[in-house]
Amino acid sequence: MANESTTAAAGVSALGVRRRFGTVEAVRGMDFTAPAGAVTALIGPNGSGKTTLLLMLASLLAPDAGEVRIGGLDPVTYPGEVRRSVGWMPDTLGIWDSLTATEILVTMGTFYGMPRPLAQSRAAELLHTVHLGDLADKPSRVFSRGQQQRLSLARALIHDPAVLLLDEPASGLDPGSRVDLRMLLRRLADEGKTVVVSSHVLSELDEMADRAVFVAGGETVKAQSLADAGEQARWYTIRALDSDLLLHGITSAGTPYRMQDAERRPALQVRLAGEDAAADLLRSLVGAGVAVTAFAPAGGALEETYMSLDTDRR
Ligand SMILES: Nc1ncnc2c1ncn2[C@@H]1O[C@H](COP(=O)(O)OP(=O)(O)OP(=O)(O)O)[C@@H](O)[C@H]1O
Repeated sequence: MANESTTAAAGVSALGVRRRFGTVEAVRGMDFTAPAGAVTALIGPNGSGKTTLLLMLASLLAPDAGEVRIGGLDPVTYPGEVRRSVGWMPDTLGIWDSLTATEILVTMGTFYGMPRPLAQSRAAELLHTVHLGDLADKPSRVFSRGQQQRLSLARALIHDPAVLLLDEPASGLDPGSRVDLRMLLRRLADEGKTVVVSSHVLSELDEMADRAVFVAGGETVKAQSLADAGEQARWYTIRALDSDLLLHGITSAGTPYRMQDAERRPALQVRLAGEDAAADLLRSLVGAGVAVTAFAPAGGALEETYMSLDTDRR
């Protein structure tokens, strides 16, 4: 991950942004930073203001108050430059369902000022990247939901933007396509691009993101690096061939525990301060002759943070 202080100007930021729709204050004083060279996850419950924030970062929606900077530029003062530097992937493909995949990408490329031959070669390259080469000449209305998502991703990338904003990019994707998406976003971040991803699938973000910003009720509630999230205290699930022996081993180690609810196979959960504590406990259980069959964090690091924030659903 790139150094945040040197890359902040190249990334995106929002300071104290607000946006109201009638009586609903969708975003109320949000602060958000996504440095270049990293994947930043935007996490929050339904209705917490993620899409509204992303639309403001994409300069498709003006904030009522506060400031947005894209690569150091104010979208209000430099709308053209900012639009050209941002790739936006909404959660639905939306428009142009009678055009073919290639036509959509080439049209979009020319909107961004790309010469047609360049847009055509870039379109072919991107359709190959998102595994839609075989459907290049089919109208997008025949595409499945997952295929539309992949086309939407290609569309966001057509002009090789420095900043990529993706709203729920993995929804509708099959497991193989999710892995492809993760690897692609990782590569783009490693090339120095700013990548912001909103998603509810926290396990996926655990694998893909360098840092996470948690929002609730239109406000930022926490920002955390994945390294810090991995270090925090969390629940581990433990199983053994002999559950009584496991319970004895846990109580003799003095570790607080809980029984996992109504499971097909009995398991204990223990709360441990970090990976060192986990390694110590596993060593002591095995040393005491407990035949441990499973020993792993009960949930992902981001899920642990999310649940601890006790955010409201609206
Ligand atoms: N165009 C609009 N008109 C009226 N209310 C809106 C509009 N857009 C968003 N809202 C409201 O603003 C709040 C935030 O919506 P937003 O779509 O930003 O949330 P979100 O975090 O992206 O939610 P989800 O996880 O469900 O996609 C919600 O209460 C929503 O109903």
